[in-house]
Order: sequence, then C-alpha cells, then structure tokens
Amino acid sequence: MKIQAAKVVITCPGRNFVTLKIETDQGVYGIGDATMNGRELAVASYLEDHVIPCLIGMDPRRIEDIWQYLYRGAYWRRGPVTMRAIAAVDMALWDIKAKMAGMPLYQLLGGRSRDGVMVYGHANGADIEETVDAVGKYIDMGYKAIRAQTGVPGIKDAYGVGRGVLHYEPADAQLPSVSGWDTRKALNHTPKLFEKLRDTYGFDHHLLHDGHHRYTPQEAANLGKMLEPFQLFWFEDCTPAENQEAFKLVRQHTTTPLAVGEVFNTIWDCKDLIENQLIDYIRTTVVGAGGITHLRRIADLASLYQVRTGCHGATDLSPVTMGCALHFDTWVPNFGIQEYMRHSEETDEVFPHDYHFADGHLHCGETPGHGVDIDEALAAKYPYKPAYLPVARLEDGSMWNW
Ligand SMILES: O=C(O)C(=O)C[C@H](O)[C@H](O)CO
Ligand SMILES: [Mg+2]
Repeated sequence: MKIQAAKVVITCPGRNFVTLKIETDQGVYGIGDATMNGRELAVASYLEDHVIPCLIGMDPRRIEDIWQYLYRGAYWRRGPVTMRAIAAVDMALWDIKAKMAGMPLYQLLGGRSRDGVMVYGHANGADIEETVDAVGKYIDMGYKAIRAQTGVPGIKDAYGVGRGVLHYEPADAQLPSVSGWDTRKALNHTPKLFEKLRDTYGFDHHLLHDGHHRYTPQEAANLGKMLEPFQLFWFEDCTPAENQEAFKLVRQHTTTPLAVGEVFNTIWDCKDLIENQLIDYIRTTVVGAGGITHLRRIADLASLYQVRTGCHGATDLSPVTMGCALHFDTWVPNFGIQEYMRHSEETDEVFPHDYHFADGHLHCGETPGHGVDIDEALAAKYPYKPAYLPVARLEDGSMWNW
C-alpha cells in the first residue's frame, strides 16, 4: 500500500482552516487538521513544500515510522508549525488505518473507556450579570461544565468576551487588533464573578476560568487562592508556562486545580509540570501536539502522576481535530474533560461529521475512521481570509500576553 497523492485544502467558512488530505493507491483517503490560528499559511507551506514530497510512495500503514521520520528528519524539532504539520499527517494516517480496519478510531486505540465525553462550553458576557445569564443558558442546554469569562471595568476587550453566546472567535482582524489588560482590575473583579455564579447556581456544575497567560506566578497564586471558596474545576493558563518551574510558586499557595497546555507542541513542554505534579490537567491537543501518536505519549506520562487530560477545543481547531479528540477522549484512561466551542453552521457543512452532543457530553460515532470528512467543493466556496489574533498592551502601552 502506498501514499499516491496528498494535498492541502485551505477554506474559510467563517474562519480559516487548513486540512491535509492523503490519498492511497487503494482508493482509501484520510484527512488531518493543520490549522494554526493567525499563522495558517506557514503550516500549509510546510506541508506542501516540505512534507508532501517526502510522503509520496511511503506506506501509509507505517504511522509510527512516518511520525519519527518527520520529527527526527526535520532536524529543527518541536516548533508549532512543524508539530502541526506532523499532526495533520498523523491524523490522516490514523483515519486511513481505521477505515482499512473497518472500525471507529477509538476501537483501534484500545476501545471505549466511557460512554460519553464530558465537555465544557464558553459562557461570557460584557459584565458579571451578562456572564451569569450566559452560564444559565449553558445549564439549560444540559452542560455539566461551563467556562466563565467576563468583561472587566476599565479593561478594553478583556479576554474571552465574544459577541455571540455559543462561540467566540478571537481572530478578529486582518492585522492584529489591540486589546487592553490590567492585572489589578482583573484580580479585583474576577472573584466577584464566581461568587455571583455560585450564589446563583450553587455547586452542582463545574465552573472553569481561563487566565490566558495574563498573570505572574505570584498574581496567579493570589487569584487561585481567592477562587478557592468557589471550587473551580480548573484555573487555566494562570501564568506563561515556558518556565515550567514557575508553577511551583502557584502550587505552593493554592489548591485551585491548574490546567495548561493548549500552546504546547510536544511532551517536552510539559514533562516537568507533569512529573512534579504542578498541574492537574494537561491541555495539549491532537492538532497542536503532533497528532494522536504523540498525544497518547503525553497522556500516558500524565497518567503516572494522576494528571488528567483536558484537550483544548476552541473554534480554531477544526471539526477534524474535534473528531480525532473525541475518539482519543473515548479511549484515554486518564480523561478529565474536553473543551467544546461549537463551530458555525457553515463550518459543520464543510466538515460533515458523525459526533453529536447530548446531556452535557459529546459522543463520537461508529463510522470507520475518525468520523469527519471534508466537502472540497463547498470548501472551495470559502477562500482564505487573513485574520490575526489580537495583541495585548498594558495601560502604559507595554506589550503584554494576549
Ligand atoms: O479556548 C481556550 O481556552 C482559548 O484559550 C482559546 C484561544 O484563545 C484560541 O484558541 C486562540 O486561537
Ligand atoms: Mg485557553
């Protein structure tokens, strides 16, 4: 069996997605997601110009060998572009292998570990009252877990406050827009949101919050401590994680569970965090961290230290990633939770899939493969449209972490 052809499909049904399609000499094809929000064309080129020429003629059944070939063979290892390109190949090859085996991907990984995958949605609002109302809408939709983000008085475009209820697309301009930040205002305001949420809805639902890399370790420890009475499911990206040791400082001061990893690309980005139990959930994704093959390695390491998975699942991760993630989540023994920002209707039409939402959980389908396809004719109707993530500046104009 040989890889006969491969191509990159770039489409923009409301937002940009990069998809790799690998075709074999036996008529079976597989697809993988390669989307990197705000830098999509870099990954498309990496695939078209440097990966696809190497793949032609290879045996698509040799998933591990191809993974090692693309990882070691790049010489320049570990970056987000490289690992997304490897992820797209990996997802497509697992799709092919499962189709050839005539079984849904989760069966190939080791079978079902749970009936459904608990997910969380994004509730947000311009102020506390709006966010409390948005959380109520998610509860009414049957969600067991809800992330809550709110506007902060005095901060321009606080993170996570979108224009719609069901999904939030931060890549909002053809050149980076500028949002504001002020830690003191956020520290004063955020605990009030969760106090109001617990007063309103009690403790029967999981509440999550995303710090989005905005705090120093001491500030993150301070906020984590202030949030303890509200029993969060997790406080995510509390501080930038390039320095994994920084989490020791946070961990010393708060029992609020910590989650990190959506911007990680390999196991090396989180090895110390996991081995020192500095986090409770690892957020690495199928698309961001080298595909199913590498994400399994991260999950296995995490399982040794009672760290659970909590894959990132924002709208900029395509339905192909969501499909693969759900098969992974259905199998992985140390599952925690799956983020689920719903895609737009146009996106779901371009990427027909067999997963579905019910009672606060997502359920992958039984279709052989990962259960997601791409309608290339429809995809062609949505040409690429440059879109950047915002940048953040402090009140004195200093650059900060968006
Ligand atoms: O969903 C989350 O937790 C995010 O932090 C969303 C990110 O801002 C988004 O995926 C960036 O493209
Ligand atoms: Mg996040």
